[in-house]
Amino acid sequence: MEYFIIVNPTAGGNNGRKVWPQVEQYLDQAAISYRTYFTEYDGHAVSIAMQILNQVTATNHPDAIIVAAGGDGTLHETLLGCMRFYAEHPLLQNPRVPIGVLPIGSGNDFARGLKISRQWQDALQVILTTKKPVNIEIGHFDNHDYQSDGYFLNNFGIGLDATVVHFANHSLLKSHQQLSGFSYWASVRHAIKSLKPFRLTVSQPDGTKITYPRAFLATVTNQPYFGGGINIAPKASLYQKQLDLIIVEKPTRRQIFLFIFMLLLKRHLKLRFVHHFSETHFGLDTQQARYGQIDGEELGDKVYHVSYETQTYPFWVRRANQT
Ligand SMILES: Nc1ncnc2c1ncn2[C@@H]1O[C@H](COP(=O)(O)OP(=O)(O)OP(=O)(O)O)[C@@H](O)[C@H]1O
Repeated sequence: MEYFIIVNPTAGGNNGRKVWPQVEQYLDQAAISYRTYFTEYDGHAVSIAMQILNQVTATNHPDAIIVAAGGDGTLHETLLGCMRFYAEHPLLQNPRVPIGVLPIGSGNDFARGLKISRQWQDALQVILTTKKPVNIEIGHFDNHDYQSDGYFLNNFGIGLDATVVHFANHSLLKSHQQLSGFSYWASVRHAIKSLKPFRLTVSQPDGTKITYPRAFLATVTNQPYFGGGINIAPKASLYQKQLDLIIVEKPTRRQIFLFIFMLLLKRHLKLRFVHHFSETHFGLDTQQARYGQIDGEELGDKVYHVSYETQTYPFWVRRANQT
């Protein structure tokens, strides 16, 4: 095997910078064949992944694995680069180069969904000992307003989760390692207080439409976790074509506490102001502009007319047991 490793040194509050020399030392001592590519700016992993695939396919390299060493953002960009490359070179996609996961970011929700350890030593062992790729169902969306499409490994959220991402990203405490946890919870509080409910319509595969006039959170999720380990969709699976949609209507103060309590018991989907769908494809339309997020990256403050489904991509991981 030859590993093409995309390293985000800033992932996990600069954890990448600290961990990488240790990973490198281990790989060198074990005489593993690898190449390293450091990301230098937001979005860089997309072009790096495309560049790697160009190189690998030009040299007919059968044993190449692309490894994303970072958080969910780095992994998302890596996947995007691979998807773009194969969309531009459809004749080269059989077989596609698999993606390995070295979770050294902050949230690492995709790794949680795959039950990959967030200890780099253990995650690296999985990469080095895996023998064949596993097909993972990743989220794909079409944005009808902008005639654009995209992918998500974890979730596409509108409303509360995206507002939290927005406030957290713009907090002055974000890059402070000790205070970043505090900054996150301060953003949650700020988002709950300031977010206005919005009108949301769900279009189901059989054509049925359901409208929620006071939606507060709408998250399409591909796997159980979001927001750095919150088990929002306990039954969601990365191996099935169903996507889970969780809608929370604007809760009262009492309902917020009830929701958190039930979330801890994994029984929140039974609450009357929470709605759960599990479908292979569906659409979401909003009427008012609200923040959106994809895999923890900001989408901006927009109105959405989006449809969702899954597509398959091979990952260099071991298939986790279903919960
Ligand atoms: N050299 C760099 N300088 C600044 N930002 C970078 C650099 N390289 C990558 N980035 C950006 O860093 C952002 C965060 O990366 P990533 O999501 O991997 O880590 P994280 O936020 O710590 O983890 P998680 O998303 O799992 O919580 C990404 O949007 C990425 O584009």
